[in-house]
Amino acid sequence: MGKLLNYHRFENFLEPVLAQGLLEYSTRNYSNFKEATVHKGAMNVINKEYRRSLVYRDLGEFKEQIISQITDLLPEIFDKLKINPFVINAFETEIAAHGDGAFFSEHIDTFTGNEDRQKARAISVVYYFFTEPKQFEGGELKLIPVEFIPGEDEAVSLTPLHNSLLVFPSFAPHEVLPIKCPNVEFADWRFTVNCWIYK
Ligand SMILES: O=C(O)CCC(=O)C(=O)O
Ligand SMILES: [Fe+2]
Repeated sequence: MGKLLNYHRFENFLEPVLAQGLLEYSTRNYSNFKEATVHKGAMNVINKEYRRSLVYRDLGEFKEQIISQITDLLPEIFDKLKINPFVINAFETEIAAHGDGAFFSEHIDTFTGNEDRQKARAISVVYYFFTEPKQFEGGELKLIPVEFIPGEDEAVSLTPLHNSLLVFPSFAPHEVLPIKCPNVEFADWRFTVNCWIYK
């Protein structure tokens, strides 16, 4: 038991036509998606016991738009997370696709190795988008209380909402619960843009 760190969800993040465009862009790029990796020491490795999903690191024309909209929201993000505003060092982005049987076990997003102390992920931003009506079950983002702050908080499981943006501190433990969507097309998977704000 411990304390659940602040998180916040922004709904209707992109103009609907952009959300649709991003879904079409992602679907079109199916063959460019690769097995997601996890950090092991200073290396990135595929570990299907730990994380199962596909990732494509090129957001194409959507990258600039999404980063600019997140930048506009920064004052509100700092405020909702109760984080002292800092100067942004970088944004990192990728598209992730979760199909049947995909998941991501409990982890934190900060690099725990000390390979690059100059750069640190501070805020995790997850933009959810998918075909409606939703064709998958599960895939909730479970946020887990941190044990180093005393408290009696319970974990929360957040159901993905199309066209919403979830923000939380990158050191908050979290996991993606297993997705169920047997026999659905790639276009009907659970898609996200993962964005990390570096300080
Ligand atoms: O897909 C999600 O809801 C979160 C993904 C995540 O935790 C990550 O990519 O580090
Ligand atoms: Fe994560």
